[in-house]
Amino acid sequence: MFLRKTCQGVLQYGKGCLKLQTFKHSTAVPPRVQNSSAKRYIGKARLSSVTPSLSLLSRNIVTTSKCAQVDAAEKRNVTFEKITSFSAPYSHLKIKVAGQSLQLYYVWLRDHCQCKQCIDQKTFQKNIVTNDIPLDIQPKEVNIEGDDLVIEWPDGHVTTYSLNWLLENAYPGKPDILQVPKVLWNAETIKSQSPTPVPYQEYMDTDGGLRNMLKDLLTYGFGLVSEVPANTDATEKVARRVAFVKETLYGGMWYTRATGEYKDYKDSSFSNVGLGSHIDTCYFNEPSGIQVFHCLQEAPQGGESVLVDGFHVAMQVQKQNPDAFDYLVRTPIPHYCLDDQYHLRSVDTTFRLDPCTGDLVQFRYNNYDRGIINTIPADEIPRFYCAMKLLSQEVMSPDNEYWFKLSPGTVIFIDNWRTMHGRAEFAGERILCGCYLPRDDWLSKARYLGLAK
Ligand SMILES: C[N+](C)(C)CCCC[C@H](N)C(=O)O
Ligand SMILES: O=C(O)CCC(=O)C(=O)O
Repeated sequence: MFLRKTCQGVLQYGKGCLKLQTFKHSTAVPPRVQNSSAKRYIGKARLSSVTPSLSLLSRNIVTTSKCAQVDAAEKRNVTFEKITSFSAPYSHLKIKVAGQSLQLYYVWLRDHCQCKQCIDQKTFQKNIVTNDIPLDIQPKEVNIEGDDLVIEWPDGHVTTYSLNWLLENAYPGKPDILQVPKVLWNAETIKSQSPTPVPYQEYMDTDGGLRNMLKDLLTYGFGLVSEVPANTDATEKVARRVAFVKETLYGGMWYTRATGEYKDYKDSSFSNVGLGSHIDTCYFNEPSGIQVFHCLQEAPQGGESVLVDGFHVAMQVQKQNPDAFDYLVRTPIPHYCLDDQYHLRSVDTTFRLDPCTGDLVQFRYNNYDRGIINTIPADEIPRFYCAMKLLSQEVMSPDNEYWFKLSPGTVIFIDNWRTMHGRAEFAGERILCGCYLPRDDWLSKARYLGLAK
């Protein structure tokens, strides 16, 4: 049971407006005693004795004389409420800023002091040892000063939190915030709204150019750079502008072609057959973040490329059959790759959701590289094939396929956690060069350029 509202005051949010002083525990309940009794009562419905808590009900609210001087323009209502819980050794205060209620636990507040002692100013790493903070830590004093919440801790350490910082950080469910909303697409919509190729020089020489390409990548799941010299070096430079090249069994920079030394990889991509839409490297525990392609030499016949928005497909599946979608969110599927001296394997779900927000963050689909379905109970087999059929129908539907021809000069970046790619069969020589980029690093670049937080 929580004994709440030990004190409550309504503050006008303005400079030095109102000062709330925390109550010092009465002699009846020293904090340690309170802590240990709290521990004893965890799991019980209520406290056996309310006597100690009654003495804690008396709190002082100290208003400063500046309260009357609140500038009308600065007025934002801040409701301030201090709560002490006796059923667990955690206490918190409640604050209402700009219409939003924040429940701020003291242990969290102490742990999140951003001052230059608590956060190393060179490395931005935490200096504070969280384990040193008593779970029942209580501030000596709490004030709202202008746009800041100022807390003095028992050891004299003072923390100043800006209310904006608290608004941004002190509530749960914050995902990796993309400043750029995703636009999901199908064959029809991608024609009217699609990435704008960024010219090579602008892309190489300006942050704005790089930013525009990354913005398209975040929005549509692919981005383009045009006017790139049709060679591997220029392609690598273009790729490295985003992130370092990920070395895999295929090397760093690679070629996809049906002839020559490269055909030795034991994979259908190193041939001239058509390839249905798929996500690459599903057999890695962390599939490659981006696939970069630059067609250095077009096939005399065929070899067109296709893209399918995996997130759009996911939404279609969810709309048609929410159970099938949920099943694919929680059903582990193996993928593998066998090559000379290689046996790669990973088991993971088709759709992966953000653990905070439940938003879709990753799609895996590669029927070529799928392993033996021995990861689910026998009686789920019909369900699995049913869900897979629904999904595959969407993946293969012409309504979702965006066909185009890659030609020398245009580099395409494909978000391999979202967008599937494939190609038509071709005849004659065709040379595709490219590489993989790691997801952490391309998202890091996007954050650095202000596209995500
Ligand atoms: C791109 N590159 C030609 C180097 C490799 C292609 C790998 C193809 C494989 N089946 C997969 O989907 O992962
Ligand atoms: O050749 C192409 O256009 C695509 C090849 C492919 O799908 C791959 O390398 O994964």
